[in-house]
Amino acid sequence: MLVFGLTGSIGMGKSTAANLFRRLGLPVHDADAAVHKLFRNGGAAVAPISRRFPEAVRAGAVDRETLGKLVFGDAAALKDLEAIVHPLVRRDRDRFLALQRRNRRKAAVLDVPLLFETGGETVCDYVFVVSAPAFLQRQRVLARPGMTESRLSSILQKQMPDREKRLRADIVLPTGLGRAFTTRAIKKILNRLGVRHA
Ligand SMILES: CC(C)(COP(=O)(O)OP(=O)(O)OC[C@H]1O[C@@H](n2cnc3c(N)ncnc32)[C@H](O)[C@@H]1O)[C@@H](O)C(=O)NCCC(=O)NCCS
Ligand SMILES: Nc1ncnc2c1ncn2[C@@H]1O[C@H](COP(=O)(O)OP(=O)(O)OP(=O)(O)O)[C@@H](O)[C@H]1O
Repeated sequence: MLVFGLTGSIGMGKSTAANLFRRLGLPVHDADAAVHKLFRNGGAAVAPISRRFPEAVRAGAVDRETLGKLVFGDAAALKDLEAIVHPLVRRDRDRFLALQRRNRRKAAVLDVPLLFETGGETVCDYVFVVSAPAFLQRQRVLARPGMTESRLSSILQKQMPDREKRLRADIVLPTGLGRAFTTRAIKKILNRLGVRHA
């Protein structure tokens, strides 16, 4: 089975590309959704987080806003949080991959915002990086409710630059030329790799 990694900076079109892969019939694992599940009532991250960050757990679930305030701006605290969350996300991902292998899938997609930062590319055969010109990225992100110039620049400062992601990519997926173009680019690669799709 081929494992595809899918990543990209904020607003570059990662979620859109993940949906295009889904529409083509490929199974997609969403790392962000996995974290949300881990933080919910009964989620596997709740107990270890309540030990390290007691004030961030309320009514049996992790309060993301409180946790964010505790870890963003405190490198040691963020490291502690990652040491709790990342192994649990990897476990969820590995279960997903095992299931797809059992189902004799030819390919599966891992949608991971921090793919390079967490070393996730090592389990991927090919890494796709979604990318668009910086002005489009800005336009897209600033159109979101509650987003400001200063929030955007602080997020961009924390992320690996788009240029570096593109340098590490096996395949750069353009998302600035319309959805139809991105779909065509994905289909072309899948066809070359012999992965049948819808
Ligand atoms: C601290 C948390 C609870 C804040 O949640 P919240 O919903 O308020 O913000 P959100 O998750 O949307 O993140 C806000 C911004 O910070 C960035 N960010 C999130 N985690 C990290 C991290 N570990 N390192 C660098 N940037 C990060 C995101 O990419 C995003 O741009 C959450 O981000 C978290 O649990 N992070 C640690 C786990 C992690 O590494 N997740 C990334 C996917 S595996
Ligand atoms: N392939 C594409 N073609 C045309 N427009 C696109 C494409 N991908 C994304 N967009 C536009 O960019 C916006 C942001 O895309 P999306 O939500 O997929 O980004 P993202 O990378 O998942 O963002 P984040 O990392 O912030 O969650 C979308 O609302 C859409 O309007």
